Amino acid sequence: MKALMLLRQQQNSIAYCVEENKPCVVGWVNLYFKDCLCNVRDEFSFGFGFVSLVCWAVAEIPQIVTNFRTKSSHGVSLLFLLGWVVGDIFNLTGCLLEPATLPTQLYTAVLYTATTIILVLQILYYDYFYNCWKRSENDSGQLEVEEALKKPLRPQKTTDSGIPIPSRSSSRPMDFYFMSARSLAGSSTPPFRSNLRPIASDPSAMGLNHEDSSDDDTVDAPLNISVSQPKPIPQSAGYGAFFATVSGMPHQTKALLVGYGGRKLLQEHGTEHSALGQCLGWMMAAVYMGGRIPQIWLNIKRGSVEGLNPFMFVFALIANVTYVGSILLRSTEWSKIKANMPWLLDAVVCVVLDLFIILQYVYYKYVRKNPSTSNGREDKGAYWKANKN
Ligand SMILES: NC(=[NH2+])NCCC[C@H](N)C(=O)O
Repeated sequence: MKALMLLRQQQNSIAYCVEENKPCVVGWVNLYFKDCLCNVRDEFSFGFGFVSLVCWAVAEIPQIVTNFRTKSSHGVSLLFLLGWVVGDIFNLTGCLLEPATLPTQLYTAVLYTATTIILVLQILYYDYFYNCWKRSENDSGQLEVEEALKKPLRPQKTTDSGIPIPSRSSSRPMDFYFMSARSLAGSSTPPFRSNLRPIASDPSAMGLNHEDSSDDDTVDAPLNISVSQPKPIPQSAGYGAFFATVSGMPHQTKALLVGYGGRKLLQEHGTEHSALGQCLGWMMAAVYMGGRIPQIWLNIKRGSVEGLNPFMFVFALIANVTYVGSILLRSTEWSKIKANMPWLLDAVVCVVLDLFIILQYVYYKYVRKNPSTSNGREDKGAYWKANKN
């Protein structure tokens, strides 16, 4: 299928140069990209396409690194990335079917589909496996903390002690706890692994189900401490409906996804061929353009851009601009532009939306400091660690 497609593209490209009565001047482009450049405009078009390809190749790496450092994916909307995956599938299929597609367009599509899948897998890993594992480790760590806190810190009674320490039986037990759970809760130092638990200002939030506290209770007002730990629901768990919708898509689009036999048939009916590519192109554009909304909404909802790497959007912006440039430079013939319309419109709209997300980033990060982060509701330390350098 791929060989066939490359052959088709080479034929298209060569046919165009033959039409113009010009040879392909850049041999390696012809060899590796199956593209025939026969004038300076073509060369610029290819150059832009190549920059777009490189930008897409690296665009998701900053976010992958941020997720890796924070061991979390809380800054990026999974729905947005799933939109990319679905759009990429339409895009790839559309590219294969649309004869006006440039070879760099196709390579770019293959490349970003691969990087997006890596990013989605990483998010699923952190949302499910890593955090589940951390939580179970946390539970045992919590037990250790509880045990440690149960042990009185009373120093061994020595004969030369200047200050007599009363024996346990003669004193209220709470006197022996140099640092009670309550004082820990009041401490500005985050408790051990506290970032993995719901934060509240009372001891129960730290998972300290301690008899030492009940010792306090014998003296002070009783504290009915509930230590049931609400397990945070992974971000991705909320997307079941989305998965359900997406999983229904192949049934609706099956007729559009043609194999070799279908292609042959389509090639005999040129307009039908293009119509299928166009149809997929428009579906792709709708999914890509709509995909930015969950990310924009997530930023607004959180009032923060923590965990989001802006470079992903900076690279996407450059990639989309150069992508448009590569198409427009190749040909301003209306038939070519019309054929590439879904890709062009999508790229232009995504540039606008990415610009908006970058502005959101600047606003939340530098203009309006997030109050929820200053009171420690978000894992600020980890985020800073992720963004230092
Ligand atoms: N997985 C990807 N990076 N896909 C590329 C998406 C391209 C599309 N124009 C957008 O910016 O949304």
